[in-house]
Amino acid sequence: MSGDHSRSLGKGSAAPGPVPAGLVRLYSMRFCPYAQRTRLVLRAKGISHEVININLKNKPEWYFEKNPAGLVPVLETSKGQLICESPITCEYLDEAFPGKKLMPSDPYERACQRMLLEDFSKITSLLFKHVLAVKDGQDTTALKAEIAEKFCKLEEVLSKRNTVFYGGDSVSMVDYMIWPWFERLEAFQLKDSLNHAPKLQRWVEAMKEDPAVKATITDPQTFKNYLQLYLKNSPEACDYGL
Ligand SMILES: N[C@@H](CCC(=O)N[C@@H](CSCC(=O)c1ccc([N+](=O)[O-])cc1)C(=O)NCC(=O)O)C(=O)O
Repeated sequence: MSGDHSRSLGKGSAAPGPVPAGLVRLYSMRFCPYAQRTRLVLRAKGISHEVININLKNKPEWYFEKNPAGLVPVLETSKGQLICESPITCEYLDEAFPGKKLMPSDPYERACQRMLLEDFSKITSLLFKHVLAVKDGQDTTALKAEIAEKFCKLEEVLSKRNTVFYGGDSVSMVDYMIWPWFERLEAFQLKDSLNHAPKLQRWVEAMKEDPAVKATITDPQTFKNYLQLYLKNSPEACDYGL
């Protein structure tokens, strides 16, 4: 029943038992960009884990004991510890598990990653606003211009650093934190907004070569089909394609 591509648990399902020793459990949803952050870090660090997908349009009663806000992602450890909020789950994994550190060791570099992520959270709301505007058949010209301008700011960060990735010449935490939204640009009908950001385009191509990105990528058509169901509040959305 567990796995990245397992069917989601909904209302009336039995609560899963304790997390087996040696594993960490992720409560997720196959198409959630926030949960994808955690899945990217689990993969990148090679952490033994299980995934339980939650039907976000028909949530199990027991899920509110894992997270009173009812959101994914949530991590659960074999000690029964619960961790929510995607950047916090990712930093927890980076600190609690051995292997490649995804956060830089230099305090200023860590601060830079967190500042970029804070800025990026304003972009994610614009992207969702665009999704809703397209659904409602509104004119999105101004919103598109605003998004393209934000991407130009992200382009400048790469220009100033003169590196392929946001933390240097290899993938680090902040790249994984922002990637899920770039993967969805085509499904969001926003691919053109990268037209004036060649370094950001190069970053997208470089990210597509990363093994953790390859392992968690969803093709645009599948995501579009999911999104249509999600926007209709369909209880089938989370299990689309299974
Ligand atoms: N700060 C939190 C936010 C987590 C969050 O909001 N999760 C959504 C799941 S994501 C919903 C989703 O599938 C979606 C689809 C499309 C787009 N988009 O078009 O941009 C964005 C998200 C959720 O659980 N939601 C459950 C609920 O709201 O009850 C964190 O960082 O962990």
